[in-house]
Amino acid sequence: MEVLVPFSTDRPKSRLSSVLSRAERTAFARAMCTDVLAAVRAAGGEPTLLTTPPAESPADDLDVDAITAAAGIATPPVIVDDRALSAAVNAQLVDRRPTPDEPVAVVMADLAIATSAAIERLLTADGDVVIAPGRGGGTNALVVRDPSFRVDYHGASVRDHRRIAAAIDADVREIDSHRLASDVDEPADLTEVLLHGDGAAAAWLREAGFRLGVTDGRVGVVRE
Ligand SMILES: Nc1nc2c(ncn2[C@@H]2O[C@H](COP(=O)(O)OP(=O)(O)OP(=O)(O)O)[C@@H](O)[C@H]2O)c(=O)[nH]1
Ligand SMILES: C[C@H](OP(=O)(O)O)C(=O)O
Repeated sequence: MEVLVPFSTDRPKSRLSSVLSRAERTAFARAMCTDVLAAVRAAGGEPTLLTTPPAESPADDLDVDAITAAAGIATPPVIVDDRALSAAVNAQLVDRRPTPDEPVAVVMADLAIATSAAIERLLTADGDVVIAPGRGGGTNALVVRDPSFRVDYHGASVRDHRRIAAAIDADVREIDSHRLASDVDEPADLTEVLLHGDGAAAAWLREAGFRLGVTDGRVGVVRE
């Protein structure tokens, strides 16, 4: 199954700017993307990177060769689209017209603890629309088997996607998965990566000096 992996080079992971510099956010975003591409391939999916145009500074670019070499996979197709996330994904859904025989999946590039087993559960679940909700209301991954379905990301997108699917009478399934629900948006999310990750993103954080720490009985991250 084709799996679109959206990746923005423009202001990567801005919500982590209180703990990571711009260059660090770029590097960490690439490490997470490496893990997602490796997990998608290992789950039998065929990733296509859906990215924004080259960044102003080459240092911020996608660097697809380095990412895929680190993931240990062949370079996937890369689609460049300067539109916002939903418009870029919807353009691909319009082009591909997904059906039960030729579904299209969308898996975000910031699912740093997604395993191949978790992605395989997503790709093999029945349903015209399969949703893996993110913590906090997002939609971390989708499988689309109905040509009329469109995405509407940001905000409580899981609720919007349920509504959009209901409006076209699509059969919706949801995947209850901690690993797919854990996208990395905010500093607190780094805890999950250090607790459960074993790929490039967790290694990058450790190399950058992040460690688990316990304050007032709660686990968080500290930087040495
Ligand atoms: N192609 C494309 N991908 C995007 C765009 N915006 C976000 N993404 C990707 O979509 C996924 C989810 O992004 P978000 O967590 O909403 O935003 P982000 O840009 O990663 O981070 P913030 O700046 O902190 O909001 C990530 O894999 C992003 O790289 C976009 O406009 N185009
Ligand atoms: C793309 C967006 O991601 P979030 O901002 O929830 O991480 C969403 O899932 O709607």
